[in-house]
Amino acid sequence: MKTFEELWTELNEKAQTRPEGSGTVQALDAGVHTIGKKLVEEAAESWMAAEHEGPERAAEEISQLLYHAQVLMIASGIGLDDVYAHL
Ligand SMILES: N=c1c2ncn([C@@H]3O[C@H](COP(=O)(O)OP(=O)(O)OP(=O)(O)O)[C@@H](O)[C@H]3O)c2ncn1[C@@H]1O[C@H](COP(=O)(O)O)[C@@H](O)[C@H]1O
Repeated sequence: MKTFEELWTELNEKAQTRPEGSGTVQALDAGVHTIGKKLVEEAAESWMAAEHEGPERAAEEISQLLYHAQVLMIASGIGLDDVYAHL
């Protein structure tokens, strides 16, 4: 198990060190358009899971939504504080 902030630290490290086999590096190389499409897909899957599949499946989809949101932030040069400033 990891927290939102721990995942953020891990993904930024991956973006810096670019280890072989990292899906995050692959997504960053694909670019904002591709990452954005994935984010929307995960948002839809989160919605469907919450409405039809129960809280456990919804939590799983929402974790993927948060992952792709973080990847989009990194690809766009947005930091946590930039987002937190709007909460
Ligand atoms: N938490 C996640 C995470 N959540 C979602 N995903 C990606 O999102 C995809 C979810 O896709 P779906 O379930 O919708 O299935 P899919 O559409 O068949 O998947 P794809 O064909 O699109 O890959 C997964 O295949 C992963 O590519 C994640 N990829 C990585 N992480 C974590 O990020 C960290 C870094 O990962 P790497 O960069 O791969 O080392 C690790 O701690 C991972 O656990």
